[in-house]
Amino acid sequence: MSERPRLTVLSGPSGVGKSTVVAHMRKEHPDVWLSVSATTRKPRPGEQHGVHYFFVTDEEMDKLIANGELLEWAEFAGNRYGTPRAAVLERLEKGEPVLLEIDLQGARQVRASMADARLVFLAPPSWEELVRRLTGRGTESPEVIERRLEAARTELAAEPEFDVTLVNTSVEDVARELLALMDVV
Ligand SMILES: Nc1nc2c(ncn2[C@@H]2O[C@H](COP(=O)(O)OP(=O)(O)O)[C@@H](O)[C@H]2O)c(=O)[nH]1
Ligand SMILES: Nc1ncnc2c1ncn2[C@@H]1O[C@H](COP(=O)(O)OP(=O)(O)O)[C@@H](O)[C@H]1O
Repeated sequence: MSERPRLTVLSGPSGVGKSTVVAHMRKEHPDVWLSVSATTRKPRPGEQHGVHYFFVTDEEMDKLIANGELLEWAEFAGNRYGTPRAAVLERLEKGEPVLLEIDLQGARQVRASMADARLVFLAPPSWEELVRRLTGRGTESPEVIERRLEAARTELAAEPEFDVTLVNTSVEDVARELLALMDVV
């Protein structure tokens, strides 16, 4: 166990498997706390307000930003996403590990404001497999998939900025490695 739990940031291109890995981790360790982001994106079928995201209007997002309530925020593929600051700081003050699942721009902001944060990059086994996963998920239109793949090229190129890279070949292996990085096991 390290002296002070660090903030862990998990980033990686859309469709690489971030949500799947986090869900697997939390099934085994329900105590692992994941920050719930605010987003202007519309919910996908099955997504619940306050569980997967806080789904907010553009006006509500404007207010969160103006009031300094977000630790970081970014526009990704036409929607805005941000991490509520208070909940994260509360957990860290209590000495509990904190996990953020955010995009590259958000990861860079966290790096700038919290020097001891650990940045983890989740990489696909190959470009073809990333396309397959993003398309296979079936939650986005072809236009949105195209936009996300465009963002993915930029994100993949930024991998060297991260402290650790995990390749998502096996969800179980990546979840175990992430838990170990967070000192949970
Ligand atoms: N900067 C930032 N990015 C976020 C936040 N929440 C989610 N994201 C990222 O926004 C991107 C799109 O998320 P989403 O629409 O849920 O699609 P998915 O990750 O492909 O399932 C992903 O890269 C997320 O990691 C946040 O609070 N801040
Ligand atoms: N290791 C893996 N092997 C095969 N398919 C995977 C793996 N990890 C995730 N997937 C699949 O890839 C798709 C995208 O995963 P998801 O967790 O939604 O990605 P992200 O949250 O990074 O956008 C989903 O259909 C998921 O079931």
